[in-house]
Amino acid sequence: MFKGNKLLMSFSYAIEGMTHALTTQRNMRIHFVVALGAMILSLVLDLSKLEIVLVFFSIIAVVAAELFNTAIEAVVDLATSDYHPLAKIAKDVAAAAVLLTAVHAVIVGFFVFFDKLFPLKLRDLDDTGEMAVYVAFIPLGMLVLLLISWRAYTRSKKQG
Ligand SMILES: Nc1ncnc2c1ncn2[C@@H]1O[C@H](COP(=O)(O)OP(=O)(O)OP(=O)(O)O)[C@@H](O)[C@H]1O
Repeated sequence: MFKGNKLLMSFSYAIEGMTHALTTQRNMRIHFVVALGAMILSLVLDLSKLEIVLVFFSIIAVVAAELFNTAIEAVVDLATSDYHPLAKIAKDVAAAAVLLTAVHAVIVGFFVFFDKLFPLKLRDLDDTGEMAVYVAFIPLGMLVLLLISWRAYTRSKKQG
């Protein structure tokens, strides 16, 4: 197989994994909704370059931790359907990692958004200066979330 094809395939498997997690994990759906909200706020509020990076990094950390959690749950369920103390440890530790990233995201959200909301400091979207390039990443991020959500939605419809 061509190297390019292989790369494309691994990319498609990764999207498949993300779709699976979104279809089966309620928490992942909550993360996506919160992430979309945070991106909308990042677009309309007057965030700096560093603040946008912090918000995106927090979103990615939570989603990545939830993906690892889903993978660990699948491996544990594959290994045993019986109660096992090690299975409990594996699942509980993975859940703790997600919780930690979510707490981190809440702290970042508070530090970044609070003083832009009270008092309200809106972004000047007509500003075509240096910030425009960085702000363009926000709708791109929203588009990615929406595309994966649409894929998960059509997948779950198909499965009934
Ligand atoms: N095979 C098992 N042996 C021992 N404890 C388990 C086992 N499977 C699950 N548990 C316990 O039950 C909890 C919930 O497990 P479950 O597989 O339902 O995951 P979950 O956290 O509810 O994830 P989700 O609802 O996102 O699939 C685990 O955190 C763990 O404490």
